[in-house]
Amino acid sequence: MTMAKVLVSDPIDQVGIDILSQVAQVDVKTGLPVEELVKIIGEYDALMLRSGTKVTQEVIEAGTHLKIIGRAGVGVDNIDVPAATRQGIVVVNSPEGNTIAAAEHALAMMLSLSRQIPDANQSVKAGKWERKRFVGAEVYKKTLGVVGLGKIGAHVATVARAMGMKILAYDPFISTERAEQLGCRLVDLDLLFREADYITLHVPKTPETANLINSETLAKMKPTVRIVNCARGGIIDEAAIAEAVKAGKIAGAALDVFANEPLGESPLTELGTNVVLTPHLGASTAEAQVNVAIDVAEQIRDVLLGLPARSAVNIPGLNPDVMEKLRPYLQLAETLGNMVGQLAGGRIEQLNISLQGELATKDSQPLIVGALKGLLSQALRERVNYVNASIEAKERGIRVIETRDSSVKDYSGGSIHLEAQGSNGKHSVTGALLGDGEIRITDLDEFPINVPPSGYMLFTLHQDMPGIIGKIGSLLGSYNVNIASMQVGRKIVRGDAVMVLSLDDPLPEGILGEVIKIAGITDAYTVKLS
Ligand SMILES: NC(=O)C1=CN([C@@H]2O[C@H](COP(=O)(O)OP(=O)(O)OC[C@H]3O[C@@H](n4cnc5c(N)ncnc54)[C@H](O)[C@@H]3O)[C@@H](O)[C@H]2O)C=CC1
Ligand SMILES: O=C(O)C(=O)COP(=O)(O)O
Repeated sequence: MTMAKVLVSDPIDQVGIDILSQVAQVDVKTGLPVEELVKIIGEYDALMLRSGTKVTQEVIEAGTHLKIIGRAGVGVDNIDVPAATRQGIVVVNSPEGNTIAAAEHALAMMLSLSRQIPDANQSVKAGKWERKRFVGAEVYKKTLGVVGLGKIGAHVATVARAMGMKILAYDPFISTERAEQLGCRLVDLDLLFREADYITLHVPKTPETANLINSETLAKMKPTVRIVNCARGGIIDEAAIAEAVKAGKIAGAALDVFANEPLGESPLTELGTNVVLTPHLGASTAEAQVNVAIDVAEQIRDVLLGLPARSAVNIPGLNPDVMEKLRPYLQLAETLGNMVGQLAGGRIEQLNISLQGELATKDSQPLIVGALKGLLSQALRERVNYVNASIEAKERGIRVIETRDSSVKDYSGGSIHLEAQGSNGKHSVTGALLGDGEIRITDLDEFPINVPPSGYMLFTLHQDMPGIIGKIGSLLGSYNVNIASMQVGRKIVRGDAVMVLSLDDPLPEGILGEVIKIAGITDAYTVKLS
């Protein structure tokens, strides 16, 4: 087996490289222009980066062997995640590895700005002693407005409260209870803008947060307000904030992140002591860099070994804990999806998934993804995986209807019933796990059966009458197809019935047509599971 190859395209702590080297050949090539990256990415199974690399759609399309993109940090806005998802590439990050570093940088920026430390430092180093020039402001008893009360915002709020600040927070996705726990008052953005003496941003850059601070919102603020942004460039309109500082409409700004990085020419660099700028240093502590490198390198290693990643941003709900608990049921859902996809045939319009018994009380999302992965595996083969199954199904116009019935108690762990409408009509299959975790197909097209799935299966729909089993047996025998097991499911004697045959060999071309010609057989289907 050839060794996997990982490209590291931004500076990463050595501890991460060492972890990757356990399973892969690691090439560290930082500062590559996009064209260069596009040229070489096809050779790699994994890409590890920070905010310096732009992973555009073009890069992803050229990354034909990529299985995983690992962001050694939080923000994935430099990665075209939808393009990666479509291509079945897992994108992972380190959601907590640099929380403290970023929070402490925001606090440092707030205090630096208040006490003009960067300029005072420069002045002393220039041989001056300007005590009157650098008179600052205290944060004690001032109001801090925290926009985004997630991991970083929460730590900033906690420390700021210990410094005697009053905290207002705006975050539409955080409960009042959580805000109260952190000693923050949840308010609307307008009130936060009007009342805060300091504003610190801790939101991702999204269409809702882009240009959140602009000339209009700046006009609502106190002239004494100081604004800190250690979240993402583009959340602040840089020209507008430079203008507001220059005109004395606000007291100052401390910015770590910019719409375009490196910053280059900007009106911000021309401003004086009330503007503090750092070159995206929020995550740059020794501790954070070790944390994120270990966190992401371990995930890349795991995915290259075929294991799940713990912080995938594009496989919601499928972390290793969930995977571990659900693994046998994921396999069941996938097998049933694969079977029903082949039975229904071709263009599937709708998949009904019913979770029965114990499973009706569980998170259904992973099982739905598993069923869709199985359903699409005939069409997409190894191209479909847990990352892109939902999006591929959606793009093919497959509607998914989910129902739950906890009253079905046939199997202790519960069962999964799938029904699909395709070019062969409507077909259904139900399955469960036995005590030892083995899969059993328990129902086919509403006929009760009890068979394990096997590599090659033949299903017939027929009239329950003497002679049919013998005829099928001799037909298959004449083609040298060995029958491993056979079972008939029927609701009433001599009524409609199904026959399930597990075969040791694939059915040769054309034999299905002959099966259907046998008197009493109304339909026949093959299913291949491998
Ligand atoms: N400067 C740097 O080097 C670093 C920057 N960051 C950035 O800091 C930001 C925050 O990171 P975390 O706290 O780890 O993320 P998080 O996901 O824990 O918190 C983000 C919070 O923003 C909230 N939010 C989302 N949309 C919002 C909206 N429209 N209005 C108000 N709140 C909204 C969410 O509910 C969530 O609570 C991210 O943009 C991340 O990329 C993170 C680490 C280092
Ligand atoms: O983690 C984040 O979101 C950051 O912004 C840190 O960026 P970096 O890894 O220092 O390039």
